[in-house]
Amino acid sequence: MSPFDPERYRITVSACALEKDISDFAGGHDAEIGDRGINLSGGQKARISLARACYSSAAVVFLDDPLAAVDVPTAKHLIEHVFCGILRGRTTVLVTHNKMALEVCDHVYYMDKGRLREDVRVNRELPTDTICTDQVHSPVVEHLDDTDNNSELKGSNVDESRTSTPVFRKATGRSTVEEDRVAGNIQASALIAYAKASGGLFFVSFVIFIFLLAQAVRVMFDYWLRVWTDQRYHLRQWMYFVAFASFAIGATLLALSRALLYTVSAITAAKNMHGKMAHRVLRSPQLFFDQNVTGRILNRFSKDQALVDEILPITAQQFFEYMIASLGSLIFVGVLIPWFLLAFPPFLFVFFYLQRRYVVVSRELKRLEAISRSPIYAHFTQTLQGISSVRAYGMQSKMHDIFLSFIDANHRSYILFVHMSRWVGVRLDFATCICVTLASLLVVIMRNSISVGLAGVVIVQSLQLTGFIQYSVRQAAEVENYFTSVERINAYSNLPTEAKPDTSPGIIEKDWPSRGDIEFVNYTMSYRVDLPPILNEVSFKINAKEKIGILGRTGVGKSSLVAALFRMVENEKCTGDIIIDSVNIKSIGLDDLRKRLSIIPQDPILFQGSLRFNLDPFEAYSDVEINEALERAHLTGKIQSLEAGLQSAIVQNGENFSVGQRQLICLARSLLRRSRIIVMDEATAAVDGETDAIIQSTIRSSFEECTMLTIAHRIDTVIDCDRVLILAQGGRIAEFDSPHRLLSSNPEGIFASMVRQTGPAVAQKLQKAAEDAERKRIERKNIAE
Ligand SMILES: Nc1ncnc2c1ncn2[C@@H]1O[C@H](COP(=O)(O)OP(=O)(O)OP(=O)(O)O)[C@@H](O)[C@H]1O
Repeated sequence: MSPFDPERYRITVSACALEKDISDFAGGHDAEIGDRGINLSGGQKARISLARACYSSAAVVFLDDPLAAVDVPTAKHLIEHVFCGILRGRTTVLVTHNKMALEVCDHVYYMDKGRLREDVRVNRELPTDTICTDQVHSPVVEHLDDTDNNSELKGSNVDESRTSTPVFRKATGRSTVEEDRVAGNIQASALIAYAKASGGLFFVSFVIFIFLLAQAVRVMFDYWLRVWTDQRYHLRQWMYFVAFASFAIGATLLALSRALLYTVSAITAAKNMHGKMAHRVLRSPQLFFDQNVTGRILNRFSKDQALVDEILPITAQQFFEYMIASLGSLIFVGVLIPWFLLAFPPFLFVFFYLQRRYVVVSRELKRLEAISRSPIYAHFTQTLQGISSVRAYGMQSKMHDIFLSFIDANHRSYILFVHMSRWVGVRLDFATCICVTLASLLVVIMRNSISVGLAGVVIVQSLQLTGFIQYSVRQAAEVENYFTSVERINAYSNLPTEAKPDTSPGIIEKDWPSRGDIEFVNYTMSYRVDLPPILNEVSFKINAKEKIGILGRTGVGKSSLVAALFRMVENEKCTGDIIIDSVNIKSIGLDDLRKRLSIIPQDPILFQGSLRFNLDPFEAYSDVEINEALERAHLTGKIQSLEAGLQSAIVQNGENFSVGQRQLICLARSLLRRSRIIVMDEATAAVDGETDAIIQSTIRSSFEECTMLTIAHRIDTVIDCDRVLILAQGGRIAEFDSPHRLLSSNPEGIFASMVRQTGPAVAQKLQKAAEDAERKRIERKNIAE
């Protein structure tokens, strides 16, 4: 791999219009972008991927629609500085729906039903509304910052303050936090939580009692055999037999009950702990996922949970059994040869001393081992998710090396843990040997004063007892080690949650929101309390049934506005109110709020399962209704081509469908739900312009009675909206009016300039469309009045 080249990096960042974004990130160039770029906007993700391709020295570059997620001015910047600039001289294959980009291509191929139509020059054969004109090499786009001027490829002067070699700041801009780690003794709270999860303190005490009782009966069984053999109580034979049989049956039944109760309590504990952890994690606020990578969460749900499911109960059971067996053995020996017990306290002391020395270190090593396991899971998951990029950039060996370094880090604590086990094992064995040797010596010394039988019992018991005690001491230490997993699960079971899911009675009607008007009142939002606000004292009102287009430069906060509507981010720096149908959404339970709004997100999410399950997970609609929704989302052709139709399998993340198709499936899902408020976050960004136009008209008619918020980068997607809201840098609303009024009364405004930048032909079409839409709106209003 070639070494880092600061100059090449600077040029790439500038060409991909990332300087402004990076300067806004808390850690600048060192900012953590989070798991799968969770802290980035869609456009930022797209441009960072593009920058990666540009920075690489590959002679051939394949780009899969990098312009879909960016606004018009940014797209123009990328075309000018990336395709006509930094990538000039390299073979570039660009897949795009953006016709502006085609102007700068040497060859244009049109894909139709899986076939490549031969080179079609843009102006001749492509559908008519192409906007690739003389604008591609137009002067600087005014809404981009001054980075537009600094294309080194044009040889222009470079603004030093902006484009100097990036300074990498260490330890700043971290969005993830260190994994929580406790030190010292196992927390009492974890012990109590485990006991409670096992069925409650009373149940646990009862199980322990059964353990003791089973052992007592077992001891009595052994004792009675001896009594019977000696005929100690001068009873009749059948009485000895009945008592013996009772002890045998009692011991068997109690052993069975003990096993059953223990298994039930262990399974209940594992199930309850998992359930509580899953519940808390699922209800955790967005911040938790920003601060914790998926691998870390997976680690608790897999390895820690597996230890609590299987290893801990088995180890604890062995500990209980051996401890109680030691106790029983001690009592047995105490009754037979009381003086033998005198030899034990020093050995017990040695055993426990060694155990305490061992456990202090082994417990911490176990905690370290658990924490160092998380990066392995995280790296593995991320590598699999980005496997195509890893392969495309030939990063397999680098990723493999990183993986091995995480394994090494994990094994450092693991190997020490194994060494510690050997350390304590050798010493315990040694102590046991001394104990047995001393007992045997004692027997030899006292050979004239004790019977042969008793001598045998002393040797056998000393062997057995020391074995039991040694094993129970070791298992006690292991139980404590494994309890670190209980501690970790318990920590996740007590995570802070989002606001409550249900609404108090009487706050909203059953059909809320029945009108669909929305009002933001001085609303300010920050993703974290240590970050600057993304939305700044935003106030605006949307009337019921209005169709609102939301525009703004990539990364300006459009999706954040939607996140606010769904109460996805809430902290002390989120202030102000959002009112829907006269109800402040703060007073509504989150489940109620989110269930009643619909969103077609920027990253269309599909789940593994059938297509039908993805459209109708609660099986609330008939096949006819589903097919109708699919038809309106223009998916019928695709579904008909699938052998299994609605039952066709969708693989993880919906990867067997294109991004555009996934967006359309999400659209069909919303069409089925018929919510009063619908949000479309660049919902059709990945489909071609013609399909988008058809879908938009379908949406307009299907959602006529709904309030719709449409975030889009294509102006033609929102040109017939009732009003467009322009978000500007700093989280402010720059413009908010009907497209026609914005174009006619504010020709120097941002919206008008965005329209202008699409080129004269398209701008004219857009102006006409805005005018037509305005006229129809007035006509509709007049008819209504
Ligand atoms: N979870 C997060 N934590 C911290 N910052 C975030 C988080 N999500 C987004 N941001 C930041 O908030 C800003 C606004 O992001 P948002 O997704 O709202 O932008 P957008 O206008 O929708 O952009 P795009 O058009 O590219 O999708 C961006 O600078 C982004 O880096």
